[in-house]
Amino acid sequence: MWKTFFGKRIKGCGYAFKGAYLLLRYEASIQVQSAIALIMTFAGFYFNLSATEWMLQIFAIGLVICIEGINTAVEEIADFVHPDFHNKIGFIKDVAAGAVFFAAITAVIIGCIIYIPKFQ
Ligand SMILES: Nc1ncnc2c1ncn2[C@@H]1O[C@H](COP(=O)(O)OP(=O)(O)OP(=O)(O)O)[C@@H](O)[C@H]1O
Repeated sequence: MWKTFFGKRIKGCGYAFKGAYLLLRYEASIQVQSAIALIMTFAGFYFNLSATEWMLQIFAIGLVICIEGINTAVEEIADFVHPDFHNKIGFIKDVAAGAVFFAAITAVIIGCIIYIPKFQ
């Protein structure tokens, strides 16, 4: 029973790694967010962020990439179940994009709180 339990969890991790790879390899929006994450990580080292600042920055980066990934999944489902134009599909995609917007705004605000004082 334990063997099956852990076997299934390990398999699940494999699928998750595959999903992360697919997002990074094929999704332009994830590639852009990852590039921004890399730049912000270099900036973090340059400005010698505190542990709290690093935690907030890593959290913001994770939040945006996570919601962006879910948005991609929603778009894929929408296109799969209804490839043609439909107001409801438009609404679903807009709402998913709105979630990314909230995450991005949160990340920008966190970035401003961390970095603006460093330029004063
Ligand atoms: N099938 C559809 N029916 C109605 N509206 C749609 C449909 N597909 C897309 N839209 C509208 O167009 C917007 C953008 O759609 P979508 O995110 O699929 O395009 P895109 O930005 O070109 O996507 P991609 O991330 O693949 O480049 C949606 O938020 C929605 O308003």
